[in-house]
Amino acid sequence: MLAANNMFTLVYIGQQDLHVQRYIGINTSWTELTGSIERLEAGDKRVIATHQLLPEDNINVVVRVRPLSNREIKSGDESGVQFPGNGQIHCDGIPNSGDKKPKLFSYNVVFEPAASQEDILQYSGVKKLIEMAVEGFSCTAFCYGQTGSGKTHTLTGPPGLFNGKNPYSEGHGLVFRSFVYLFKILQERQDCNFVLRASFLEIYNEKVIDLLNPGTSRKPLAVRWSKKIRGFFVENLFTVECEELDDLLAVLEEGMRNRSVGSHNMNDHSSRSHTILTVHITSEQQMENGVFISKQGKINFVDLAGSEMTKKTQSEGKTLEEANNINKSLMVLGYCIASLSDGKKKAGHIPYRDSKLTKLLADSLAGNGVSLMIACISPARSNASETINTLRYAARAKKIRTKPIIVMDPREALILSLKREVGALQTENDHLRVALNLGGESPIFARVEPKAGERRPLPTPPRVDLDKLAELEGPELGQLVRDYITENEALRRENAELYVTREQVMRDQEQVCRENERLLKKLEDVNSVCCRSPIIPARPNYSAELSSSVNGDYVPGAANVWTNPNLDPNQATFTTSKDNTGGEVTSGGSVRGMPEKVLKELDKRRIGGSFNNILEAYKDKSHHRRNNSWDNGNVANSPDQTSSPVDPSHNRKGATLRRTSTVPEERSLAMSNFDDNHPPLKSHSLNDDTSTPDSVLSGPILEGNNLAPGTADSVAPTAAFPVIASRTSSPFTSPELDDGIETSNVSSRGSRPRQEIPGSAGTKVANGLPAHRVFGSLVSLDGDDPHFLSTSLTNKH
Ligand SMILES: Nc1ncnc2c1ncn2[C@@H]1O[C@H](COP(=O)(O)OP(=O)(O)OP(=O)(O)O)[C@@H](O)[C@H]1O
Repeated sequence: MLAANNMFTLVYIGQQDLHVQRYIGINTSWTELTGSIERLEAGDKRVIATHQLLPEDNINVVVRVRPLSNREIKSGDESGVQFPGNGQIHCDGIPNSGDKKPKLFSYNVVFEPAASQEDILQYSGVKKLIEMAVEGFSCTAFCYGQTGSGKTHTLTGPPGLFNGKNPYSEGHGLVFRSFVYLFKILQERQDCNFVLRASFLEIYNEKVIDLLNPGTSRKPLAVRWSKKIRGFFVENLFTVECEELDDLLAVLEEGMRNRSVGSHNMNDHSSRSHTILTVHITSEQQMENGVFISKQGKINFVDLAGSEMTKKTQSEGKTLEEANNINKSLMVLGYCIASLSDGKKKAGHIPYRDSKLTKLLADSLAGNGVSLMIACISPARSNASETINTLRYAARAKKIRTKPIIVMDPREALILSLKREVGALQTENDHLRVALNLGGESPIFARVEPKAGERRPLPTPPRVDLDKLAELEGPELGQLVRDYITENEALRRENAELYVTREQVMRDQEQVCRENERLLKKLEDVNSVCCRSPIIPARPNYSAELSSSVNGDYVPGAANVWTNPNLDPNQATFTTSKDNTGGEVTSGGSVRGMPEKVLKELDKRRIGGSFNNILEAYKDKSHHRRNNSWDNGNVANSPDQTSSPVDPSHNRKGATLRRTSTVPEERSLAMSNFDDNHPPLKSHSLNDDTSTPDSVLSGPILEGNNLAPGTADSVAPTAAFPVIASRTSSPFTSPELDDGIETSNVSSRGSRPRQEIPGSAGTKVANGLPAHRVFGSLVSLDGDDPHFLSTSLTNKH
């Protein structure tokens, strides 16, 4: 048989003993988790309670139905409630009224009249509440119901219990049993230090009376709003520190002795006030990082005075005044519950301030607390109206959701959260610094990131021995908090600055990328012309590039010396030409007046050097033809020359290098890299039958160092340009070579794809330097080249 301890524990009750099993039912449906609690009594099994598991985050509502009282039995009253099971209760209609329709309600647990005081402790969920209070939550268990329905009996036991000699009577209610359970838990928790303090008050005729220190005049205490805790509190309420269970029990006993009790027609020992017994549980635990954390949980036991039909109770005078105040405050509580349970009204005004009771229960009802409502009802038909009202009240309360939080010392919580935040900010800032430093030698990055010595020092709070944190006085603790706040603010500022810097760097990069795109497009246009033209510049005009790149203007008329592209590279003659600036350009040599490094770079990027020549060829083909000197006239006369520049039927394996390198070392370097990864490319030969100008032109353009100045590919790759591997077909590569060539995007912002030799990025080529193949070029990424490239780009802008 199945029983429940709230939502967390299922209990299988055998004939004699209980076997408790933890509920971990993620895969178990709710319907499976309903059942009944039965007990063997006098040879018969009796159902004590039925239950169903409801969502955890709502107020947990259980119903306790007391047995018919002697008075009711004597008057011939009968039970008007039935228990269909699964936490349901069926209530007959109200006799002698228009509402005779029976009602069915569902709750977490319904305790039938046979349930004992211990059953309420075990299965109502109060144990979980106590555990949560120990963990630092604000918890509340409150009993609600009409007068004489058994609220006080459920919470504290039958009248006169505390006058008896047996302190451990069977009749003890939930409070007593909860205290015993609480001390059991505390004894098991060796990792924490606990301090318990208890207070006990009553709200009698809208006045708060301290039940532990009522004084002879029973002077009422003020209920005030605290900004600090953002809640109401009772000013000057007496709290007693309780080191032992007996201290807590003494508080209970003392409060019960002092509370207002009256007598009326329905209850000889009727509570004439609402009482709130609170146990504050302060725990102190050492965390992993050495910091001591103190949490302040509490558990309230609220015994509400019963709603009364004064006609029935025949209250008069003082009792009538009490009844009116009780009903009034219960009505406000009812409004609050109704508003809180209504999703639409919840965001609106909740009338907590309309009664002292709701002010003090505000947190338990809808704040950050965890609550358990025990609705007490009488089974008598004569009480059907009140019973249905109570059940409706409870059904509404069931819909209320709270947001439980652990209450911590605000200063310690602040220190802890600031420490966490400082750590997170420091990590983030370090990360940003590292990210920005990646381009440390680039002028862009150099501009945004101050050098190590220039970094602003951050104010650091003094080191504190965490073990002694608890011993710190208020002002010292305050100072520590201020120090952390200052550091935190400084880190935030630095963080914001770094973000601004990063944004700036990203903008710059974007600009560079856009410019690269533009130049690349231009290069593509030129190359497409070049593909259709038999005119291949054998020797680049560096000065044209130079003048173009320096002044941004193209200077036409430069002397172009052309050679047969099919010429064996070994036979390629070194030619000398005059550049636009009059500098003499010799293959492998230098232009007078140009720095060696620049020339070396230009030499590598021959297509860039020939850029303007090709452009010129595009503009005026005949002009170029006039300036070309072909070694092989047959080639020039090839019929294919004027037809389609790309022959799809051309055997590309046979189609070798489209342009010859005039720098043997470079060529061999390029080839050596290809040889590692691809089928060897055949050297072109003038005697090769398949070699026509067109066939040469339709071959891969990979060998010609076709790097345009200022293209995206000429920028040294940095971590700021994530390389995303992709296989993009390029007009500059033959299919065979595509197989072995990885195409990478230069940046995630949609820049041109860059072709790389497999393994070139981050790997070493023969000369030990990492290499990137860029549009058929090998760009050595040694220490100087990237800087030269990026600098020239930056200077352009
Ligand atoms: N479950 C129960 N088993 C046996 N007796 C009960 C039970 N519940 C209540 N009683 C008895 O019924 C009587 C009324 O109970 P109690 O005083 O607790 O009601 P109450 O709801 O607190 O009323 P009031 O609101 O007037 O204070 C008491 O004598 C109590 O012992």
